[in-house]
Amino acid sequence: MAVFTEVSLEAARPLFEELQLGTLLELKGIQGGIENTNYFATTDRGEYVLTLFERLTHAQLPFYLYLMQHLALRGIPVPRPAANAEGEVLFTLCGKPAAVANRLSGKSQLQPQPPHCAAVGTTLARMHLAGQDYEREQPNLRGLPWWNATAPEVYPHMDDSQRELLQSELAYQNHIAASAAYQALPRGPVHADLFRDNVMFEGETLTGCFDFYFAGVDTWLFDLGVCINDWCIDLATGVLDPVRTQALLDAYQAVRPLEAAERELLPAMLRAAALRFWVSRLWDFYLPREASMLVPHDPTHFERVLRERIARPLTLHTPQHA
Ligand SMILES: Nc1ncnc2c1ncn2[C@@H]1O[C@H](COP(=O)(O)OP(=O)(O)OP(=O)(O)O)[C@@H](O)[C@H]1O
Ligand SMILES: N[C@@H](CCO)C(=O)O
Repeated sequence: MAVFTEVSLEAARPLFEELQLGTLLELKGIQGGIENTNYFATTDRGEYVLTLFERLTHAQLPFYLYLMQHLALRGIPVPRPAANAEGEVLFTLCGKPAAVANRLSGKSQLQPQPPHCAAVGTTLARMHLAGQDYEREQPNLRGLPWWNATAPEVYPHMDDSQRELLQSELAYQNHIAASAAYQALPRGPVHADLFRDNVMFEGETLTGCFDFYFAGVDTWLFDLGVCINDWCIDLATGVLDPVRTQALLDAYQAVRPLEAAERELLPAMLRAAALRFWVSRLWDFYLPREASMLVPHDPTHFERVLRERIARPLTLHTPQHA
């Protein structure tokens, strides 16, 4: 279910008028997602998505919404929040922060093949470059400081071998973060959660990336690690599929070749990306927020992925054009 707040046509109509999107004809609740209330909205002008934010506040949302607008204006396939005459993209509906964006076509590809991974690599690199001149600042709120703060909360729920793994990986990542090579990594606004269920395809054509609500400023390499760890693995074992991995990396590098420091640190960032989701899933699983609507994902998946990345670090092939 993904309609936590019921919205009537009458309540939503003035917003669509203010946004000059035409007369609202239909609202249909979207049965997916666990964070927000989403509706497909049909007007006499087109198809849109109305989102009521159930977790994020008015103060937190501009970074995400204006980032989507910034990327869309630069040709990246992301939903573009509709603006009113004053350029505002964030509104209040039924007492909740709300926004309207264009509806992306296509559907998620949950069993990606090499061409899908290549499309993700291309779009990710284009997104990184397009975000370079985005002016709003917000760190990745699920980055190293959050892992350090959250780990002690989940230690009591873990067995000895899991706790040892988490402790030693955090020590490793703190050591990496302090290194000159890490400090030299290029960075900017990153999606930070571009999993299979956050991308739309029509056949092998990528039609859109959405769910920017974990975006923040971090290294581009971390974002690449997040994508590889989801798009290029065997989900049952966490093992990297070499063909899909190469397809994603080659396509990324055809747009933006990795720098020497990035090539050196990719194995470490694949570990960081696995750690990030292991910690957040442990936290969601063992310390559910009060009245949370969140159905926790399986934390052991990312424990497996992390152990696998440590046991078999990725070795990069020299790209043809390097
Ligand atoms: N702009 C869009 N165009 C087409 N479909 C969309 C769009 N935005 C959201 N959707 C659909 O709505 C569903 C839920 O959206 P989303 O994933 O953002 O939900 P959420 O509850 O905000 O987040 P989460 O994925 O973390 O649960 C998506 O799976 C997708 O099918
Ligand atoms: N992609 C995250 C969920 C938050 O969007 C996960 O798989 O843990």
